[in-house]
Amino acid sequence: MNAGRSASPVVGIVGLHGAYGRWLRRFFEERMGLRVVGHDPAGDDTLPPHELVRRADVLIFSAPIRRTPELIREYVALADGAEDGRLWMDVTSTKHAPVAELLRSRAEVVGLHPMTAPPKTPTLKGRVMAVCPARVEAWREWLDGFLSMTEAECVTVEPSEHDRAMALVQGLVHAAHMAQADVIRDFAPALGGLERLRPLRTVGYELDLTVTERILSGNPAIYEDIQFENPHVLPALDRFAEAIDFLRTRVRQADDDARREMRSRLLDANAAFFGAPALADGSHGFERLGYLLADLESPDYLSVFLPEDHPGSLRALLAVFEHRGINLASIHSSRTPDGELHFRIGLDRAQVRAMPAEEIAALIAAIQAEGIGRVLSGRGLQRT
Ligand SMILES: NC(=O)c1ccc[n+]([C@@H]2O[C@H](COP(=O)([O-])OP(=O)(O)OC[C@H]3O[C@@H](n4cnc5c(N)ncnc54)[C@H](O)[C@@H]3O)[C@@H](O)[C@H]2O)c1
Ligand SMILES: O=C(O)C(=O)C[C@]1(C(=O)O)C=C[C@@H](O)C=C1
Repeated sequence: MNAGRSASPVVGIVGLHGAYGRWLRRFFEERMGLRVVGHDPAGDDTLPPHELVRRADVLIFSAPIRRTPELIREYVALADGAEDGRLWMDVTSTKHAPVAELLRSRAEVVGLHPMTAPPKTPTLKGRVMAVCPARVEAWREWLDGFLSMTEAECVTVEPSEHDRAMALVQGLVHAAHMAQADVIRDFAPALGGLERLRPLRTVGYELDLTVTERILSGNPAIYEDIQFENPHVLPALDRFAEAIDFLRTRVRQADDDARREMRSRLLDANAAFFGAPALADGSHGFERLGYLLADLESPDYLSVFLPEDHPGSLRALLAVFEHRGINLASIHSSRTPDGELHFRIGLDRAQVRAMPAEEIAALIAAIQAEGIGRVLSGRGLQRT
């Protein structure tokens, strides 16, 4: 079979019932209209591996990072050449080891790394995906179509270069936040816990805490394997520990020399490395995120889902506020925790406080009654 010419290949997923396996299944079935089969020891509705290898024109490995290289090796042995003409891919967070194993097969090979947890949205729009097209010929056109349908920002990269970059992008970032969590866990209780620290937050603390909480709420196996399975992470950790140690010894030394050395190495030299344009951009970005966090923190808002996704629907929504003489403090397009797109309309606090409950109820009713939108939530405003 020359499956490379098939416009509607059967897609096989190794790890069908995992977080990414489920997301991929939905994507291939619903967005691409393809038949999906798979294997996963966590489910009893899946094909045995030998049957999966026989049926799948496109086979994707979406299994635990630590297990994936040996798993691919098992599948290569199992397929025993039957994979010739097929496309084998993986979505592992490391790329060198899985792609090297995939290349032992006779299949065409593409390594992928969607740089996000499986999103609640049906595509990877707004997210980066690393792509390692290690051996692609007949499947090129299908691959291009698939990648474009993911709507991801695809970045082509060599597997080793990817892993070296991920030691900084993931290994170092995760390590720094896990270590921060460890220190906070030790020191915060004496200060009354996280709840007592929160009112004293800076934008930097809030941003860091958001990253830390995301990591700690994720799949622990992923964060463990990213540290242990990427050989480029350990040198980055050594260097990180050395930088912290440098700072610690200077702070302990506490004289003018120590201050000079700290400033020279950790601030001046690093600022020169990043360069003035990057620092100006980053600093502005920090301020914008600060304003965004402040808007999101404000209790006087309405979140409105606009079912009519067409030009003018936002204007119709805003007209409801305008007709009632209600000032808007902010407006953001955002997503609910379930991933539903909505507009979050921030309102002037003093005006809201002065509004009788009936007026607020009438405002919400007007938005819903005219079929403009569905009010999802509104802290502060929903006193009715
Ligand atoms: N979750 C993320 O944030 C994320 C982001 C990008 C890439 N990835 C990559 O996606 C892959 C899967 O991650 P996940 O988050 O879905 O993990 P997961 O633990 O939710 O899913 C892994 C699945 O693999 C199954 N599995 C285990 N051994 C298997 C075997 N021998 N054969 C078939 N299936 C087997 C497990 O039962 C499980 O259902 C990983 O390689 C990970 O690096 C994950
Ligand atoms: O939680 C998210 O959305 C993530 O970005 C998860 C994250 C990460 O934190 O680096 C974790 C593992 C994947 O390889 C990609 C991204």
